[in-house]
Amino acid sequence: MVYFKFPFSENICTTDSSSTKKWVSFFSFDGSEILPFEGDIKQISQQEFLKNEINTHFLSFNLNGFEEENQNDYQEKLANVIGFIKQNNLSKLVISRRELLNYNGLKINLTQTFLNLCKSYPNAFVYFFIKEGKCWMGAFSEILGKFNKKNSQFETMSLAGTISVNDNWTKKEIEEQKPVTNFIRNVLGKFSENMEQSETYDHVSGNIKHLRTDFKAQITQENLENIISELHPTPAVCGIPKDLCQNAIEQFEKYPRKLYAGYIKVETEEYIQYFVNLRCAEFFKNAALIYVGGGITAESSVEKEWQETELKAEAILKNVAFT
Ligand SMILES: C=C(O[C@@H]1C=C(C(=O)O)C=C[C@H]1O)C(=O)O
Repeated sequence: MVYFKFPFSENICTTDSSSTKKWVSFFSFDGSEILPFEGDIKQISQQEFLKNEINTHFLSFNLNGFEEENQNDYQEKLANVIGFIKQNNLSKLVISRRELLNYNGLKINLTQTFLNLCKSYPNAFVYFFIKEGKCWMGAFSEILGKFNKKNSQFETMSLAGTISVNDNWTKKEIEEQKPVTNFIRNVLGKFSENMEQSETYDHVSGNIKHLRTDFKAQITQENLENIISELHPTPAVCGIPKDLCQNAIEQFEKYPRKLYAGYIKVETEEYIQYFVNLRCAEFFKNAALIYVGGGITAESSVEKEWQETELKAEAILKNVAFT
């Protein structure tokens, strides 16, 4: 089963298994896995959603033998990443880690956690699913693409650079967001002759903010899937050149990202939308893994990058409801 909420909406949606059409699918970061949910999208009331509490005791698998990277390990790794960035003259490389949430014998009320995320992030796409023993939940507002079926307008955004809501932007974040914007402009330019680009502005997400530039372009529907596969993974979650950066990510991270930094495709009557799967966690019977990362540049401070991942993990952690 899958539950989700669209940005700026309060309605909880699910899929109705009476149809075999697949309107909701999760794509892994490396493209090797697609998790489709069959059925038409339907709205359900909060009462109906809350009727059956779903908690982590219902899950099939325990997390065993997981060794969490501590601050020192992570910072050491990032120092090597910065060396690699300089050596290869990269504008940025996005590196992540997995933060462990041990339940210490308690259980998590997943239904309530989902509702807390919906309330904390009104502008986010929030989802929660259990399928084939896998359980993931996430809440973020980055769009890889939004296609309007009626007028063939395609929208996307360049979102990067992270600081606490009360801090001021520095050169590091401003420089870090530019390659994302340039990359998106180049890809869209191949498919559209009338593209609009907005000013760059602040995008607030709970306790942190990012730099954001919006794009709008007229495209043809036949090109939609090509555009998405050229865009994904954008330098907001990977780096450029794509292949070199994807390889470097595999070498440095040493674990598969699975659905983290992948995307979720949701098709409705009017739109086909693709949401970037960030600020997300994978839940097990005894513990959860929160996936968090950030764009590393030659100017990065390893300590600040660690703090950034702590802030991002906090976005999920403070919404977790134990029972
Ligand atoms: C990689 C993540 O977030 C992405 C990276 C950002 C950054 O490097 O500043 C900001 C927003 C997201 O596009 C994450 O949340 O794990």
